[in-house]
Amino acid sequence: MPHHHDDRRIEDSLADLALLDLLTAPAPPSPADLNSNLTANVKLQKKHHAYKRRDADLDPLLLAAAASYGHVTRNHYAHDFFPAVGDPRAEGAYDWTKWQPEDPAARQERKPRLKYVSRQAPRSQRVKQESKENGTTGSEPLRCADNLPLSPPKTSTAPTTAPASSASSSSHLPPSAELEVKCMARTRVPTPHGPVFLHLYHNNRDNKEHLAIVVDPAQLQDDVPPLAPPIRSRSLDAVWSDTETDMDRITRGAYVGRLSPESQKPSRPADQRANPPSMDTIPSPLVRIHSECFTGETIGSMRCDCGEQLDEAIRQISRPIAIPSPSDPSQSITIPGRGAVVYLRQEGRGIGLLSKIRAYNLQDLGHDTVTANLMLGHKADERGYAIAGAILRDLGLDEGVRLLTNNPDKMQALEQEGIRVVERVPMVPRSWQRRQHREHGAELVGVRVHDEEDEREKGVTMIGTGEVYGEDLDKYLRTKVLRMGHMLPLLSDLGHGAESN
Ligand SMILES: Nc1nc2c(ncn2[C@@H]2O[C@H](COP(=O)(O)OP(=O)(O)OP(=O)(O)O)[C@@H](O)[C@H]2O)c(=O)[nH]1
Repeated sequence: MPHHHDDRRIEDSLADLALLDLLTAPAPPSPADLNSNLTANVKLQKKHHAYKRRDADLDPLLLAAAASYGHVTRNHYAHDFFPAVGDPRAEGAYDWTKWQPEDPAARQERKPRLKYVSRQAPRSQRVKQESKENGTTGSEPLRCADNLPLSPPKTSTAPTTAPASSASSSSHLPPSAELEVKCMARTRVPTPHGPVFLHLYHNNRDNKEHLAIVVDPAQLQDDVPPLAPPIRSRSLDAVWSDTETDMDRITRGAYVGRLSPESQKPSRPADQRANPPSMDTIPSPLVRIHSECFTGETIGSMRCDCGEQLDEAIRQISRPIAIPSPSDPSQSITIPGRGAVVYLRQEGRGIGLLSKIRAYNLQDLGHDTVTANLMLGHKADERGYAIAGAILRDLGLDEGVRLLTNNPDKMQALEQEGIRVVERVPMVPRSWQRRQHREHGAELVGVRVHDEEDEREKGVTMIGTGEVYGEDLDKYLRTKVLRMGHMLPLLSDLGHGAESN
């Protein structure tokens, strides 16, 4: 190669370096720089002011593209890729932490159908989630026309809206989109544990029908004055319109006492203010915030204990309460149980039934509930409790509740919503209680050992069994404790060997 040609290449690369220097320098090139230092090549560009300063020395998009193989486009940027659904031979195909690179020779032999999947949720879900967080509703909210206006102006006696300080998603809402809940109807439902009042709520945040199962049978005893204030919905008892008739009120459940052809007494908003304050000796109402689980509650799935928990919650809330007699404190009397289950329509910890079913299949490949959610592009738990807080306020249950849960997130979320949690009551799976009792002859602290005979008599879950159990369930429960921080002592920690998987 001729000598003069080599000189030319060196000159070219120096010019390139100078140009690169200028483009990545902290300040844009000055005309003086351009005139004094640059070759004709750069001077030409100066004429057009064609180059802009780059803010980052290393462009993450380019790096992501360079570091990958296979196709990575701008649309793939920000995805957190991991191998590899559809690559059955990859070790730990569904769990990137266990993934081992495959021998390149073996890779040559076959064509994997899909090399990478992203942890990022599909766009439709992200848009929905963002709009939820920003207070703009992805799905059409209930409008006033569909949902009779909350007629009483917002006063301290009708606290159906979130307080200004409420946390999480509601704090992002503009004032006009303040969270509101409204009890649309209530009715008495007899259950194996006693009568409950089922309340159906609408809200302006999502278009789901969240429920409250209120246990307060004292309200049915017209003749006995209650010792504690009845648990009633303020939005239900409010007068909804000037033209509302007594029959309208009765039909939507705004009545007192027990309905019968002979007894129909519509409630009045003022009825609540006449209520006696609760006696000091009466424990705060027992409350559970429960998330919908079709599989556990309706078809008796033993992959989780949701059906059993719902039943156990209603059972515990319905148990009569012993208190010192007001006339003779050395004697005790019993009053009917009081409390509520707020039943939130957040199936599968908020990911929905379709994703939960898909997650179950990933779990059958060996992943736990948390990893399975992440692999599908979801968070481990996508639930929110702002609506639960608003429902509890509407029921007058914000001044002190005993909360039935092992989930620290629920405790924290409710307190952020302004609900005073005076005590946490643990939810110990019935099969664990029984095994612990049989093997150690002792009750877990604070937990009554489940009485099988008693439950069988009542029928409990829809499949007529007293408890759920099995390998799937133990794995599910262990994951809650070990990965989600649930406050539940593992049986293995208590000296039981069977759960050490
Ligand atoms: N994504 C996912 N959700 C599940 C799975 N198993 C149960 N769930 C859902 O988990 C939720 C159960 O939540 P809760 O009953 O409120 O109980 P928790 O948050 O576990 O906490 P506790 O109050 O201690 O019972 C329901 O929505 C179920 O559908 C699973 O394997 N994957």
